Amino acid sequence: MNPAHPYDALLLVSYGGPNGPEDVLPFMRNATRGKGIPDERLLEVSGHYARFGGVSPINACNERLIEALRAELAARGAELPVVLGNRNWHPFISEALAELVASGAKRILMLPTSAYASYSGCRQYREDVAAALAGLGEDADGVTVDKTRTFYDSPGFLQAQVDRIATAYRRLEEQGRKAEETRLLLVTHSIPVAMQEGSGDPERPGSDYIAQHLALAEVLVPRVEDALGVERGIIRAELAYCSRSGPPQARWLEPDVNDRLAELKDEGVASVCCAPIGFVSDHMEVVYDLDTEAAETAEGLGIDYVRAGTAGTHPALIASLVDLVCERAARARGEDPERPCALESGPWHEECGPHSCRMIAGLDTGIPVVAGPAAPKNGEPPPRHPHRAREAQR
Ligand SMILES: CC1=C(CCC(=O)O)c2cc3nc(cc4[nH]c(cc5[nH]c(cc1n2)c(C)c5CCC(=O)O)c(CCC(=O)O)c4C)C(CCC(=O)O)=C3C
Ligand SMILES: [Fe+2]
Repeated sequence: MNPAHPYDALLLVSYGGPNGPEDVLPFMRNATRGKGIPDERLLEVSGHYARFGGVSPINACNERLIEALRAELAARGAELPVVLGNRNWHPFISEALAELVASGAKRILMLPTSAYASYSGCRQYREDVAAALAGLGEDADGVTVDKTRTFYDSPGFLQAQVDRIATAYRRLEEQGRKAEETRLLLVTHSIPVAMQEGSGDPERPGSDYIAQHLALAEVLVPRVEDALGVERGIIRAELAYCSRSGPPQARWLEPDVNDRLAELKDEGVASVCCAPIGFVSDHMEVVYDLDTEAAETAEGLGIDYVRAGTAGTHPALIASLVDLVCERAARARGEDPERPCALESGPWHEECGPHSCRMIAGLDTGIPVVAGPAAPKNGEPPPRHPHRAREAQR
């Protein structure tokens, strides 16, 4: 039996990035269009890409991810093509869908490369796909697109983080830095506070973006301690954010990783492990914001700094992602499959609710989506998640 039945294709949806210097400006225009991002920030981030020859690492990362997914799907007897569609650069989601539809695909499953559920990592992809289908007109008649369950809570994502962080701690130990003196900064992408308050499912308390990270951290840190063979409770960990964008007057999640490094220095911390748990692979945020900028900040402060690897194509992650594909397929067949989850919060919901992962808390835009019901524009206002700044320290 084909465990991916009834799906005809798996569409990996991702952010996209430039493949050369001439792509940088048009990519940045796509990424910032309608987002109120000042030109200054656009130029600054363009400069980050320029330092890497105008080539984003994300495209090669996604190619490796697709290869690994194809191999694991084939090993399980799942017969379906895997294609990439990006929000902001070629191959665009619209291009990938046009190709799939032309080849006769009717039931498509999408898998976002974002581990956590917020507007940027969840609903916006559902809107992108709906817009792309609309753009195909009659050709897309009878085509449906479903979505896999969010994967930050999967056993494989957790396992990958544990392995990468334990490896980083061992590197610091070789430099004479003990686990108990090394602060663990769990770094994720900052988002606007209004996006945080609208993230996850507002009908489900504790499902917001910050809470998702905290739920992972709660299970992750003891597992790292076990992996290192140190006493439980000695690793101090906290959330920090990178890649703040938007106009200066907008509120975004804090503390920024660089600001936090300076504070830690004042607190007498001399050794830090940065673990980019918010990024599935070595995106520009990782190779620039952490490996370049935060590493320089740490050096200037005289802090020993190690960056843990990203999950990338860790076999445990690949296994969990394919589990999620097969789980969604089983549900589409009307079965009631197991729903593996590594966290105490329990597995993420199957289908997004009408108000889930809004761009701005309290605002239903009425923009069409796939893979779940759309709330009408300015429907009734469901509750907001709190913005629990800096609660993440332990
Ligand atoms: C939560 C989140 C993830 C993590 C989840 C996931 O992994 O998907 C993520 C990933 C990514 N973000 C990326 C790049 C950019 N993000 C930007 C801007 C923004 N990101 C936001 C959020 C997120 N972004 C937000 C709220 C904005 C403001 C504008 C808007 O609301 O959209 C901008 C504009 C310039 C700037 O202001 O920085 C760029 C260029 C790349 C590609 C990197 C590469 O090339 O390797 C990746 C993977
Ligand atoms: Fe981003």
